[in-house]
Amino acid sequence: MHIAVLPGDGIGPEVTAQAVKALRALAANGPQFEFTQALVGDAAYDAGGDPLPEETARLAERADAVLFGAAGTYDSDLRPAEARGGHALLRLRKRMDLFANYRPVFAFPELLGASTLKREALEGVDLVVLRELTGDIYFGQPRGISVVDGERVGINTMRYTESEVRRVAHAGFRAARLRRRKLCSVDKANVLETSQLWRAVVTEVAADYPDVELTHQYVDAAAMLLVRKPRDFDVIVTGNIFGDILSDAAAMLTGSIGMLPSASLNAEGRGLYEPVHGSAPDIAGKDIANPLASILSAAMMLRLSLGQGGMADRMETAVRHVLAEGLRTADIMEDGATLVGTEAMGDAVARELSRLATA
Ligand SMILES: NC(=O)c1ccc[n+]([C@@H]2O[C@H](COP(=O)([O-])OP(=O)(O)OC[C@H]3O[C@@H](n4cnc5c(N)ncnc54)[C@H](O)[C@@H]3O)[C@@H](O)[C@H]2O)c1
Ligand SMILES: CC(C)[C@H](C(=O)O)[C@@H](O)C(=O)O
Ligand SMILES: [Mg+2]
Repeated sequence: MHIAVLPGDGIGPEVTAQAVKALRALAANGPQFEFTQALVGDAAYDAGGDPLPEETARLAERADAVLFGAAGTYDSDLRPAEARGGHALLRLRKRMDLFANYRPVFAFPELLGASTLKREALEGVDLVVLRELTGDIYFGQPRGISVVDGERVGINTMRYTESEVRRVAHAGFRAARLRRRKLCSVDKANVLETSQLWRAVVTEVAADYPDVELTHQYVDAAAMLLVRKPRDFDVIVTGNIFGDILSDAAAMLTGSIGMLPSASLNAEGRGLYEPVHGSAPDIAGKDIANPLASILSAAMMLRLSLGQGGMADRMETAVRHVLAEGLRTADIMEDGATLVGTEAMGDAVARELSRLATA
């Protein structure tokens, strides 16, 4: 099984190395993985002037799955999109047509005390944000910064086609069928035409899934409800920009953005797996980043792209055992726990995987 490893920038290489370590620990007792690493993001831009070199894109397309770290560091200047690290990720998603981005939000019982929210509200939280990933204001034309009437104007275009909405709606209903059969579609149909179309198409698709309960929420209310009654959600299907924002907010139900994995799939089931967080330049190079989002993304990769559900289960069990032992990176630290760094957390998961294999 050939895995393309694109560590990228900031903490990307630090956390990805721990996921690769965990995969290697698993492979000691099972099928072998072949890893090929390539540059992406600012690292690639600095090396060769393109944040997504053709060689990297081809490797990603050829591999059985892609393990991605993070791309981009603080983009505070007005560099054009083509020169921005984060844009490499958008190009890769578009090129591979990775339209369905699953972001599971699972509150590990071991971590309920690490959240800033009340334990009672979080117990049993288990939802998925399904974010459409190749349309919306991220890709709509026209876009750019130009001078109009003597002042600069920034323009982006929110755009969705019926077929784009339809395919992600089907993915949402199918995901709900495998879970608690509840789908909440999130839009801003009181204001936006893209959302009016979104709501109409999702409602049409619902006719094929009479066994799934469909509800609709406006995105502002959904943000509030995610914090107030997170247990009410099962699968949330939403557009690219709303999903980006809601999933970072939902991350805090788990204790930290450092806990949230993701899978981005195309119609053929090919996938890119990455933590939801970014390159975190503020903590890069300090061995303090939480690698569990990356490790849990590798578990999703095993299950969804590599046909290794058993290995995925073991990886997730190893994470739970390590948390139950009381090991914590700084972002999920709580009283009485043992503070460990990025490397040590990765070592602990790998050690636990070796133990589970021989138990
Ligand atoms: N998928 C990606 O490649 C991706 C995702 C998000 C942001 N980015 C890029 O990353 C850069 C930084 O963005 P940002 O600061 O808004 O978001 P970020 O997710 O990188 O960081 C936000 C905050 O969360 C913390 N954090 C993030 N991951 C963590 C982890 N694993 N462990 C502990 N703490 C963690 C950071 O220290 C920071 O305080 C930007 O260039 C952005 O475009 C890339
Ligand atoms: C880096 C950025 C382009 C990206 C996005 O907005 O999609 C990130 O925030 C994410 O959530 O994957
Ligand atoms: Mg984001």
